[in-house]
Amino acid sequence: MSGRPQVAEVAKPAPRRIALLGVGTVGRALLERLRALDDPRLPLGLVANSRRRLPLIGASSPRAWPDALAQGEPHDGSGALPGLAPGDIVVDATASAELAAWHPRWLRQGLHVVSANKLGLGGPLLRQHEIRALATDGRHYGDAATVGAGLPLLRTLRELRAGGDRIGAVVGVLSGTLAWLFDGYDGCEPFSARVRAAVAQGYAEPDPRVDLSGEDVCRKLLILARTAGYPLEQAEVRVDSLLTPALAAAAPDHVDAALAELDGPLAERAARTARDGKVLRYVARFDAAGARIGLEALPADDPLAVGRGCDNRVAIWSTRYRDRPLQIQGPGAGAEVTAAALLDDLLRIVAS
Ligand SMILES: NC(=O)C1=CN([C@@H]2O[C@H](COP(=O)(O)OP(=O)(O)OC[C@H]3O[C@@H](n4cnc5c(N)ncnc54)[C@H](OP(=O)(O)O)[C@@H]3O)[C@@H](O)[C@H]2O)C=CC1
Ligand SMILES: N[C@@H](CC=O)C(=O)O
Repeated sequence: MSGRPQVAEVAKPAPRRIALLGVGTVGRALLERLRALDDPRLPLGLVANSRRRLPLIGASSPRAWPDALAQGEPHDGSGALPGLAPGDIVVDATASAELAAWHPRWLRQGLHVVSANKLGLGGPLLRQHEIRALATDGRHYGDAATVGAGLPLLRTLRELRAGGDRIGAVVGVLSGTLAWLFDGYDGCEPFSARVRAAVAQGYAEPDPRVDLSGEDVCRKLLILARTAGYPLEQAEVRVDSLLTPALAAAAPDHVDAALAELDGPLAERAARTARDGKVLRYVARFDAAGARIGLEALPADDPLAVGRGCDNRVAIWSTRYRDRPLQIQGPGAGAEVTAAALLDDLLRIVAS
């Protein structure tokens, strides 16, 4: 017998499994990142779209998943996910309202949630309160991808408040799609062609009207405002939509044709703005007096006008940034940055 003390074998906890819901622009890019990272702490347990699901036993993003998913089990698109256990992580890379309502339920089941879907925290205020209340005692809710596609906006607001700051106001360009559409737009080219290009770039929502109506920006503004200590409901935000009534009412398979409705009015507005030496930006803002969102003509050297491409740019006034705001700028849409933000949240959870 050796003189070494006898140590009882401690069973290693099973690694958390990831259930990825949504394998479109963002979900696919996340699968690529997971495969490249090949971290044994991040095995996939399930991949699903709205029609099929594929249970994967401990695999890390197999190359052949698209074919395998096409042959997978039928899936009804709901948040009832077989085979998951407390400690596993659900990644919501969809824009589904139905799944957003599952976020608090998943947390109650002891699952962690990582979301690119803004309807969890940017939907009804009550749901946001529920999620925040449930994401405690070791249960995590990753929200980095929901605003600014991972730019350090929510994190900064939390840190400012944790340090005793009161947030006075937030003003910014919060849509990557709309930033890209208005960057350099002088009215010479059909606006509808630019919208199609933004969809092809992977910046737009599954239905681009959600960007053009200001709805996507409104969800982000609500998430920012609530994180900043302003418990706003959607009805309290004044939103100026870019949609024409016909485009708003178009059936989903007629949206593409109806986009031409935008060409005349927006070309005229852009040309007038350019003649005045200004640029158009879709700006969102809130402070103690209220919240509003809409297209503004800004001087070309305005701090909110300097971003390029799909950049978001946000100015934050707080107790310590009273005279000149803290400003955060960078790409605010796109598969790569968004997937990276989801992965950052996943890594924070497995490291906790
Ligand atoms: N694109 C971007 O730059 C950014 C996007 N986001 C957010 O990421 C989310 C996804 O966006 P994106 O990847 O561009 O969208 P896509 O339309 O490219 O992909 C959506 C995916 O979700 C799936 N899906 C829809 N409903 C369900 C459901 N009920 N259950 C399971 N899967 C479902 C779709 O499956 P099917 O094909 O079967 O319909 C599809 O695979 C959105 O909430 C968006 O706001 C956030 C930051 C940036
Ligand atoms: N459609 C959104 C995607 C990121 O949230 C945008 O354009 O900003």
